Amino acid sequence: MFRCMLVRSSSSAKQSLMRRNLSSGSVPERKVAILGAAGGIGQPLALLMKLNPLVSSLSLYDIANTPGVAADVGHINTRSEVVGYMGDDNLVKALEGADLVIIPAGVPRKPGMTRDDLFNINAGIVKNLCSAIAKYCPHALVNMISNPVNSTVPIAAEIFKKAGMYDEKKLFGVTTLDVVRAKTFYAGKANVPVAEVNVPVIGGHAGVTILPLFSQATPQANLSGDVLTALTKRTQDGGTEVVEAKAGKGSATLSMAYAGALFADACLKGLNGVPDVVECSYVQSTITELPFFASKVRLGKNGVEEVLDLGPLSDFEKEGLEALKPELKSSIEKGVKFANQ
Ligand SMILES: NC(=O)C1=CN([C@@H]2O[C@H](COP(=O)(O)OP(=O)(O)OC[C@H]3O[C@@H](n4cnc5c(N)ncnc54)[C@H](O)[C@@H]3O)[C@@H](O)[C@H]2O)C=CC1
Ligand SMILES: O=C([O-])CC(=O)C(=O)O
Repeated sequence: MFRCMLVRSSSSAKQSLMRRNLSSGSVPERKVAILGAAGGIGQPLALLMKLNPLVSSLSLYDIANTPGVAADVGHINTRSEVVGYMGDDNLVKALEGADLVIIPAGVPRKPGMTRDDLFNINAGIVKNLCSAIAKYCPHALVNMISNPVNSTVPIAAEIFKKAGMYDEKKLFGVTTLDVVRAKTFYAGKANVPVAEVNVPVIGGHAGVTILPLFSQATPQANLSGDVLTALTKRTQDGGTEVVEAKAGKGSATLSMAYAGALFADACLKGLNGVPDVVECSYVQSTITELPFFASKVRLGKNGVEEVLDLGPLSDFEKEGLEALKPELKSSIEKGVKFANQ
């Protein structure tokens, strides 16, 4: 049994309201909840969200160790009030009033495992957390990080449908790390400043289902077919590269926290009405025959405003697109089946 644990970074609600009003001007109040906040991703993600001026309330939930993380992050002199919650009984408080829920809860890979090998443990964790979201903050945007994303997003959708509150515009699989990697690897080969690089990544978030579209990369560089093939493979295997380098001590956490913070920031900007916020994400989609697919998405006040077309693909990318469909389809079906059994 977990004891109720709650750590507040301020002594009184009145003081914190005054501080927020003073520091934030007319920026809307936004509560962001991180579920799995004491983990390898959760902690640096909590730090990065504490640095985000769009956040007024940061709610950190985990089954263990959240009081320490909340006390630590809460001392940082930025806008948001930080509260740490631990244990099932406190999930309601962690979620109530949330505008955005980020989920990095669950086990990471070890060398030799695929993301799908995490399904047996993580599917149940995601199912329980999404049932709570359906009850306590049904209008929140949900950013799903827990793997296997190709299945956990369909699980979340099914749980939300059963609860009668599913809004496909509000559910996102976070694939930003694939984009971050594609940009980094491409900039290295194209010898262009990485800050100027853009590369869409489509499909899903596991192995060959990750398909970077280097033919649409900007700035364009005249890279050979062999180099593009190698860049594609490195992007697809980026997660495994980190898992192997960490040699049993987990998977990507720091780069994922960065990517998760970027995507959350884009979601908050969309909610706040900033125009033309476009990021790649794994969402409910009709742009292929698959019900969930990652592509460029325009974010708005209600979440997904528009799922953008794939645009022109090279022959190599067209082949990659066809090749990824069977695996992605079966991962989606596995998630749907699990949620409905
Ligand atoms: N979408 C993506 O691009 C990426 C996804 N991931 C995935 O993110 C997940 C988390 O990875 P790490 O942070 O490295 O793992 P971790 O093991 O360091 O942290 C996971 C945290 O989740 C917590 N947790 C477990 N059950 C929970 C529950 N029911 N409610 C709340 N919290 C719970 C644990 O106590 C732990 O603190 C993994 O599934 C991993 O595969 C990792 C990297 C990239
Ligand atoms: O590879 C893993 O298991 C974690 C992950 O999703 C990534 O780093 O892209």
